[in-house]
Amino acid sequence: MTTRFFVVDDDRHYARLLSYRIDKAKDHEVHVFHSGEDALDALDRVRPDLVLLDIMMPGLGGMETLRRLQLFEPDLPVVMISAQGTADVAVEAMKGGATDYITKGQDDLVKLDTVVKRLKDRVRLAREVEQLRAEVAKKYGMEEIVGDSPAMERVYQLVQKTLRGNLTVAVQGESGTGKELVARAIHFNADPLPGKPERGPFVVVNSAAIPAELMESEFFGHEKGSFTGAHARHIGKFEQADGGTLFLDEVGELDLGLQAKLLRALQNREITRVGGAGTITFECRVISATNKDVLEMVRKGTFREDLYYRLFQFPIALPPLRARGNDVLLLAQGFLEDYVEAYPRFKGKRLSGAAVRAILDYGWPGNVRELKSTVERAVLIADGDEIEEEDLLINGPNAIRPWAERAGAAPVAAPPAPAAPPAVPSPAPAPAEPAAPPAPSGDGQGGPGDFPPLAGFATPPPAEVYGRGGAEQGVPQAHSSATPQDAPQAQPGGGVDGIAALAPDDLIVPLDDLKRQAVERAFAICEGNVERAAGELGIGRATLYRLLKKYDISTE
Ligand SMILES: Nc1ncnc2c1ncn2[C@@H]1O[C@H](COP(=O)(O)OP(=O)(O)OP(=O)(O)O)[C@@H](O)[C@H]1O
Repeated sequence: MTTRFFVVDDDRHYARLLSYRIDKAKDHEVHVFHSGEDALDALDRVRPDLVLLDIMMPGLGGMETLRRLQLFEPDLPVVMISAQGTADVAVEAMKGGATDYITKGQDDLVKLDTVVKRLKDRVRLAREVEQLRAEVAKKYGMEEIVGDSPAMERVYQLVQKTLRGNLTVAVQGESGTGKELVARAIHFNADPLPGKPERGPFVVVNSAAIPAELMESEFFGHEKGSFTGAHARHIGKFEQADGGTLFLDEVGELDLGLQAKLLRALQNREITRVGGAGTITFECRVISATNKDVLEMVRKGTFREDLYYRLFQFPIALPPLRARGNDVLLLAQGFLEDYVEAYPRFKGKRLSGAAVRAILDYGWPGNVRELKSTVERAVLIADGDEIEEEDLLINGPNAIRPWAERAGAAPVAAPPAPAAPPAVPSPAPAPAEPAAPPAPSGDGQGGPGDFPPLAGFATPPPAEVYGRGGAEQGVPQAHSSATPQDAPQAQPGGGVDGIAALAPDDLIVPLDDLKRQAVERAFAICEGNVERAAGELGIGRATLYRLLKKYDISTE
C-alpha cells in the first residue's frame, strides 16, 4: 500500500531534508511544495494520505492552508511543522484540527519517524473502512435487487424518485418480498443529507421484536436512572441514525401511545430521551415497512390517521413474487450461483428442466425468502449435478409447507375437489374468516395471506395464489395434488402436523391454538434460534417475534 505525502515548506532545504527521510521507505510517495497555494492547487491532481505543513510561510500561511485542507477532507492527517520558539502556535494549530506537530531541530527526524509510523496505521485503517463501506454499498445497492419484470421496474422507478428528496418512505409488501432490501437500497443510493459531510448509518428498529414497555427507550433513548434497570445512559435509534436512515420495520405493530410520540418526533425533528429534560434534534431519512393494511387499521382506530399520512408520504408497494413473472427464475438462478460461490464444493449444480417448471408453477407464499431457502436446501439435497423437482421439496408428499398449511389452516391445505378430501379433519375455512382472501398463509398476523391489495397490484384470483397452472384451469393448483397420503401424520410427541391430525373428526381446532402450538414447538425444536424457527415455519423473523409476543412465549 503506497502512502502519499505532501511536504509543504517554503524553506527548501528543510523540505528536502524531510522528503529524503520519508522517501527512504519503498512504499512512500512524496510531493514537495513550497507554498500553501501550490499544495492546495495540487489537490485536483493527487490526493495525499498525510500532509507535513510548515506553519510560518509567506502567502496563505500554514494555519489558513490547514483550514482549507480540512474543508477539502476533514479527516486528512496534517502534521504541523513549527520553528523553534513557535511551539505555542503549533499547539494552537492542533486545537484547530491538526493531528500532531514537529518542532524543527529538536530530534525532529526521530519524531517524524514515530509520527509517520503511527499515522500510516491510521491511514491504512481508514482505507480499509472506506473499502468495506464501498463493498457494503455495493451489496445493498440497486444491483442487489434481482428482477426485471414490469412490476419490479415500477418499483425501481419509484425508488429512484425517492432519492430526489427526503420524504418519509413506506414500503408495503408481503413477508419476504424484500422490503428491507429496498430500504437499504434507498439508503445506500441516497446522497448525504443536506449539511452532513457523509452518509450516516442504516439503523433498524423492529416494532414487533421489542416489548412495548421498552419501545420508547429504544426509539428515543433514556438517561441513567430514569427507570428501574436504566443503569446507564442509552442512545436511542433516532440519535443513532443521525445523518443516515432509520428503518422502522413492522410499523403496524406500534401501540397507540407510542404512535403519538413517534408522530411528534417526526413532525418536530426532535426527541427527548426518557427521563431527560432537554430536546435533541436529529436529521435522518425515515423509511417504514409493513405487511399490514395500515389504512384498514386507521379505519378501525388502531393506527393514528395523522401518523399514517406522515409515514406514507411516499408509499412503495412491493409485488408478491407470484406477480413477478419470470423474475422467479432469475432469482432462483442467482441464489444458486451465490450459494455455489460461497460453497465451491457444489460447483456444477444446476436446475433440471422439471425443477425450472416447478419453480415457475409454484405460488411462493413465503415469497423471495422462501425461494432462497428452497434453492439452497435443494443444492444440499440433490445427489447429482442436476437439481430435480423432488429436491425442491415444494410439491408432493415431502413438501415443506408453511406450518399453517401443514396444519390444515384454511384455505391453504384444503384441496377443493371432494375426491381429494382435506389433508386434515378441519372441514372448512374457519367461519370467522369466510371472506378471507385466498392467500397462502392467512394467519391474521400480517403474514402473506393477510396482505391487502396494494395499489397497482391486483389481488390475484384464488387459483393464482397457489399456482399459475391452476389459474389457467380455474382451480387451486400447486397443493391440490395433495392426496390422502399427503395428509400430515400424527407424530408421537404431537407436532405441528400432529396437532391437527390428532383432533377428532368433528372437533374444529381454533386456529389460534394451532398457531400457538406450532410456534412453541418450532421455537423449542430450533432451540430458540429465531432465524431457523421462522424459516421452518415459513414466516418472517419479525412475524415470529410478533407471535412470540402475542402468545407470551418466553424467549429465555
Ligand atoms: N428482489 C430481490 N432480489 C434478491 N434478493 C431478494 C429480493 N427480494 C428479497 N430478497 C432476499 O429475500 C430475503 C428476504 O428479504 P427481506 O428481509 O428484505 O424481506 P422483507 O419483506 O423485509 O421480509 P419481512 O416482512 O419478513 O421482514 C433476503 O434474504 C433478501 O436478500
